[in-house]
Amino acid sequence: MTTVPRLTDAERDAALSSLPGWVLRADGLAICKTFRFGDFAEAFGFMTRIAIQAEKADHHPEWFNVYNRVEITLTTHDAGGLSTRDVALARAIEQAA
Ligand SMILES: C[C@H](O)[C@H](O)[C@H]1CNC2=NC(N)=NC(=O)C2=N1
Repeated sequence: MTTVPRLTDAERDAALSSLPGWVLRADGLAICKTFRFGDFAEAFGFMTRIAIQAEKADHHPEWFNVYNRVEITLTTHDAGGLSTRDVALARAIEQAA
């Protein structure tokens, strides 16, 4: 059941143009960005700040962490692609970085 509408291509492109470093995944269904920090503690602190906001919003990132690197993918499972929830979370992540 789809409870969240997917972004149109125009909405997606407009959102991406205002999110530096975020790129569309090859299948067009997600946006991605890799963040690098000074060490693991900084990377994990960043992830912790995001986790609190993600839980409050009930919208969660897919991510992969090695030492100081955090690779993040955002997509809306309930929509089968990108929604305004991914854009909102990407903006919150930028604030947390
Ligand atoms: C039941 C719960 O509200 C849903 O599964 C939420 C949880 N977090 C989620 N996170 C993401 N990224 N996409 C979703 O569709 C989603 N759905």
